[in-house]
Amino acid sequence: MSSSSYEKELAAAKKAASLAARLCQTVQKALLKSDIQSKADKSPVTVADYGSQAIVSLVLKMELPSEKFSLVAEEDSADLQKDESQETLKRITDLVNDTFSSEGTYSISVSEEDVLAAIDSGKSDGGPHGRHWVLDPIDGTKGFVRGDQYAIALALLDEGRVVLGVLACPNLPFTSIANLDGHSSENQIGCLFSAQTGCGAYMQLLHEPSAAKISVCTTENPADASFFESYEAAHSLHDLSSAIAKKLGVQAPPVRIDSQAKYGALARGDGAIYLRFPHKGYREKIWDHAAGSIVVTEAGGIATDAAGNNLDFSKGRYLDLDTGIIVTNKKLMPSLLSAVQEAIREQTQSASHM
Ligand SMILES: Nc1ncnc2c1ncn2[C@@H]1O[C@H](COP(=O)(O)O)[C@@H](OP(=O)(O)O)[C@H]1O
Ligand SMILES: [Mg+2]
Ligand SMILES: [Mg+2]
Ligand SMILES: [Mg+2]
Repeated sequence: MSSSSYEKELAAAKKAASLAARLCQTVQKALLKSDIQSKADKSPVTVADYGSQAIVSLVLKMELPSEKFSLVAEEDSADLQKDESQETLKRITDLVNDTFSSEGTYSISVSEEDVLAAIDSGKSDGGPHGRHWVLDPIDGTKGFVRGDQYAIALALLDEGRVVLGVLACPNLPFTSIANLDGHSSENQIGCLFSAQTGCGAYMQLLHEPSAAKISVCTTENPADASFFESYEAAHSLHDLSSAIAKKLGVQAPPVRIDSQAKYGALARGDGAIYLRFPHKGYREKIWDHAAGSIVVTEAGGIATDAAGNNLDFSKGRYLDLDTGIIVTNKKLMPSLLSAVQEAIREQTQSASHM
C-alpha cells in the first residue's frame, strides 16, 4: 500500500473543512430564526449547512483542478430555488464571500448562481468505482442550532473504500471530554481530526498548523470504559444502549453528544465505546459515518454494524447494514458484540410477547 498517495487530497480536505468551519462558527455565534429551515423529512437545515457545502465544494475544485470531481453530499439546492428563499440565498452567498475574504487565501467572489451550482455538485451517487468525495456540511444540525457540538465531515472514497477523512469539530474542547457531556471550562476549543489510510489518525487545534498522532483507549475492562451516544433520543435507542452497557459491566453513565464529534472523541481515547441504534426503518447515510469511521480505525479502533460486519461505503448514498453501528477498540469488540446481540435478542423477544 502506498502511504503517500492521498497527501494532496488530504491537504485540500483539511483546508476545505477548516474554511467551512469558519463560516459555521460565524453563523452559530449569531444564529437568526430565519436562518433555520425545515426539510421535507422535518429535519432542520440552516444557512450554515448550505454555506458549508458550497465552500467545501468550491475549495476542493480550486485545490485539485486536474482531478475529476465527484461529490456525494447531504444538501441540495431545491428549497433554495423557491421564490420565498431569495433572501436566504442572498444571505448564504454573502456568508460564503465574507468567509473567503476574511480568511484571505482565495481572492474570489461568487454569485448566487455559483453558490447553487456548488451546492448541487454534491448530487453524485458514489458507488464502488472511482473516487468520490463524501460530505456532511454540518453533521449534528440539531446540536448546531442548540449551540452544542457539530462537525464538518469530509471523506474520500476510492474504489468503494474510505481512504481519507477529516472532521472539523469547532466546539469540541482540545482536551478530554470524558465525564463532561461535551462541555468544559477549557479555553482551547475547536479540533480538526484527520486520517489517511495506513498512516494513522491525527488531531490539531482548528486553524492551527501542528498536528499530533492520536489513538483509541485500549482498555479491555468494561468497568473502565465509558460510552458515547446521540444526544437526540430520536436518533438512537437510548434504552437499548443502556441495556448493553449494563450487560457489559460499564459503570459510567452515557456521554451524549451530537455529531461525528463522537468518533473524534473516541479516536483520541475520551471514551471507549460508541453505540448507535436508530429506530426501525431508518437508513443510515454514508456522510454520517465515512469520515468518522476512518478517523477511528486509523486510531486503532473498529466500527461495525450490530452483526459485526465492516461498514460498506460502496453501495451508493446509503449504508446497507444490520440494526445499528458499534465502535470500540479491538480488545473490547468481541465482548461488546456479544452484549449487543444478546440485548437485541432479548428486546425482540420481549416485543413479541407484548
Ligand atoms: N431518525 C433518525 N435516526 C437516526 N439518525 C437520524 C435520524 N434522523 C436524522 N438522523 C441523522 O443523525 C445525524 C446526527 O447524528 P447524531 O445524533 O449522532 O448527532 C443527522 O445528521 P445531520 O445533522 O447532518 O442531518 C441525521 O443524518
Ligand atoms: Mg441533516
Ligand atoms: Mg449528518
Ligand atoms: Mg448534515
